[in-house]
Amino acid sequence: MKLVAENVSWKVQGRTLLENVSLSIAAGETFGLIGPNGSGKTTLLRLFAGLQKPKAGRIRIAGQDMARMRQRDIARSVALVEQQANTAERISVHQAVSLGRTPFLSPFQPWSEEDEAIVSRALADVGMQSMAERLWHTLSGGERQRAHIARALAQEPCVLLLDEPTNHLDIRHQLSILQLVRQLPITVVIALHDLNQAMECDRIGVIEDGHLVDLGTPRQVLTCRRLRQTFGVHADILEDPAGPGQIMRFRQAV
Ligand SMILES: Nc1ncnc2c1ncn2[C@@H]1O[C@H](COP(=O)(O)OP(=O)(O)OP(=O)(O)O)[C@@H](O)[C@H]1O
Repeated sequence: MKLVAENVSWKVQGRTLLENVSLSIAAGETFGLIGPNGSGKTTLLRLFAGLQKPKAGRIRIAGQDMARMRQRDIARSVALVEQQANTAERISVHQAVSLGRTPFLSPFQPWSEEDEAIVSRALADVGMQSMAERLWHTLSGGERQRAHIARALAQEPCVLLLDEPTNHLDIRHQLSILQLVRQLPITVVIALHDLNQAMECDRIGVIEDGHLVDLGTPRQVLTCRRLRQTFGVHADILEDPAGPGQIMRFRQAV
């Protein structure tokens, strides 16, 4: 599903956190959002998830104005994995992931074998089948993060929004989650701090102080000039000897 922000602004307590952001993300695209701490990435993801309504402008999903959609219909299309999501402590991993099916259940459509199969597949996708019966409070930070991603996958969304999904993960799970996400035939928007990981996205948007200041392919956007301007670092950009990509190494700008 195509996801569009049209001149979107968001303010809180008189402070503008996003201003006039316009962005069109194609169906099936993996789109990276990068920017310094506090620049507005999470705020934009929450607007895309319909958790907050823009103070000005519009978010459209598959052409529909999100402000006019019912919350349940949004939840059937869009899944968000937040940075610090809370989950009731006393539930099992399986129960937590099953919550992803909630938007599809009703008295006329109770829990079915198909729901069970979707939950099992989501657990398998993040390598957590063997932990399905573990209680939430016994999980490590990275295991919780993988379970949150499984809950989002169980929603079978058309748009998946991920806020720094790899920040608690060991390197093997970072790579497997990113590979999984890239292979999904859905629209993915992913806020990332690791710029080498951002290189793997189809396109990248740079948010700086609530403004979208750059947009393009990783090669177009991740230039020495941009990295100095936005992050205040010096970057060495090297051709990857193992493939067609590039590798970045950073130093403090003097
Ligand atoms: N409810 C709120 N009230 C006041 N300020 C807020 C609120 N929510 C966010 N902010 C502020 O808005 C700015 C943008 O926050 P946001 O979480 O979108 O940044 P971010 O780019 O995701 O940052 P990070 O990389 O640190 O996760 C920050 O300065 C933050 O402190």
